[in-house]
Parts: sequence; structure tokens; C-alpha cells
Amino acid sequence: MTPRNCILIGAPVDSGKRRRGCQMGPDAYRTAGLSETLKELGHNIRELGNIQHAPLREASCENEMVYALSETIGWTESLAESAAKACGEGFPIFLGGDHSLSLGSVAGAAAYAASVDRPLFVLWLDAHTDYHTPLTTGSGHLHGTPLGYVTGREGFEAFPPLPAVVPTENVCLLGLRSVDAAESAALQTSEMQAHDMRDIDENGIARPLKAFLDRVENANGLLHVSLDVDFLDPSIAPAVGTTVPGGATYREAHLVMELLHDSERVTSLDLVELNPFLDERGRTANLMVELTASLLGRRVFDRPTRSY
Ligand SMILES: NC(=[NH2+])NCCC[C@H](N)C(=O)O
Ligand SMILES: [Mn+2]
Ligand SMILES: [Mn+2]
Repeated sequence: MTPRNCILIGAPVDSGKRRRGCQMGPDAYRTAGLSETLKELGHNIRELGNIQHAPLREASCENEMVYALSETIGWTESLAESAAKACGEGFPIFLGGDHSLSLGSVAGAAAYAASVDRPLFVLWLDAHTDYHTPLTTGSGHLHGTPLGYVTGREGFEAFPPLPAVVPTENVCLLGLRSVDAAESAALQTSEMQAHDMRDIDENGIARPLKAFLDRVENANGLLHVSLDVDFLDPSIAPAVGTTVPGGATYREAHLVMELLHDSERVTSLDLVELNPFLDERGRTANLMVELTASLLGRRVFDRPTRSY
């Protein structure tokens, strides 16, 4: 297995929703031994500690429900900058923080991809589509908007202008089981490949993922993976503020990670929405670390062939 130059970037973003706790996420991953686990697999690890948001400026939005706009803009600025830089130096892993961190991490990955003239693809592992804009969100929670931002939807005027838009046809969502009406309407007119849990129940999780990975391969694309804890079933991953029943099982989740590893396509990763305050003796943090290990090459044993 080729060793990767992993760059661990702590992003204690907690502004994307009202319930606090994701700011403790980076330390929970450290406590669960993320860095040691990846080292044992033979990877090189660079730890950047926790980054901070850019200085806050006044910002406003027509939608008065929108929560902590300035802070999320500040995070988007600093994260986009560190993501673009880290993508040029290795394999960035963002230790979140809530999902609003992906406004910045994906924007930065897209900027990097454009700078090397390669298309960026995004795999969204989530119960939710996170395709709102500040104008359509009913909750006002900006962790529900990152895919809206990076695909260039209107309504993000207060945010840093996107250096490069991710075309909706380059986005694949897996694990959906909670989609708001406004998001569902917008999804219809987009080219995103959205796979809900029913789709996965009927067809399995490998089939849609392999089809997507083939497209990434054929386009010689870079691939950003955004893993929201609530992709997983709450019975195995309770530490998230937005649990939805009926999520990915332990084996489905590991299979996704193993297929991603085999594709050798993943170039950046977000681990988001872990709220250690809601965890049970660290089990969700531990599982997220195990899944990251599978994505980075841990396997049960080295199979001589894969044709049985
Ligand atoms: N990243 C997340 N957990 N997003 C949940 C979003 C939930 C809901 N769609 C909202 O906009 O409020
Ligand atoms: Mn999410
Ligand atoms: Mn979610």
C-alpha cells in the first residue's frame, strides 16, 4: 500500500447549528487515537492542531432565522485557505466540527483542483442533502447548506466568492433519509446523484458507489469525501445532534470505506458532526477512527485475488 502524507486539520466549528458540542470533535478524534492508527498503517502524519476562523466581519441575511452567519463566514474563509494549501501538500483530513466546515473544505479542494486543471468530485455520506441556501433554510442552521454553496446556488452573497464551482453532476449523495421540501425541489433540477436508504436497501450500497467511482476514474478526477456521523445508524453512532433512524450499518459503512480505498481516488476527507457530548464512552469517535482506517487501507486480510 502506498503511504499517504496525511495532514490532520482540527476544525472545531460549532456555528452551523444551535446545539453545541462539535467543538470538542477534534480532541475526541485525538483521544480515540486517529493519528496513531494511521501511523500503524504506514502513513506519514502531519498534525496542524486546531485552526481558527478568520476575523469576524459584520454580515447580514434577509432570512432572519439564519444563525451565526459571521462566524460561519469566518470559518469558510480560513478553511478554504487551509484546504487549498493542504491539498497541494498531501491528503488533508478535517477533524470537525459540524458540517458547515465543508463550505470551506470543499471550496478549497475545488480551488486546488482547478489550479491543477483536474475536475473535483464530491461524495456526500449523510442522512441529509445539506443543499439549502441561507434563503431557503427553515432552521437557519448553516450546516444544512454546504452543498448549496459549493455548487454555486444563489443566496451566498455574504460568503467569500467561490474560486471554483463544483458541477452538480460531480456530486454523489449516499445514505439520504431526511430531505426538506425546498431541498427536494432543488434536487430535481440538479444533476446530483442522490441515493436514499430505500435505494440502498434495494440495490445495495456498493453498486451506486462503484458507478460513481468509475466516473471519477474516467474523468481523472480528484475526490473529496464528506462523512457526516449521521450517515451511520444511530444504534452504532449516537454522538450526533441530528440522528435519523435507518442509517448505514457497520458493514455498509466499512464497505464504502474499503471501496474508496481500493479506488485510490480519494484526495481529501471531512469527518463531521461528531458531538462528543452525546457519545457513549467514545464509541462513535472510535467508530469514525476505524472507518477512516478502512478508507486508508486497513483490511481484514490481504486477499490474493478478489474474484470469488
Ligand atoms: N449537516 C447536517 N447534520 N445537516 C442537517 C440539516 C437538517 C435540516 N435539513 C436543516 O436544514 O436544518
Ligand atoms: Mn451533513
Ligand atoms: Mn446529516
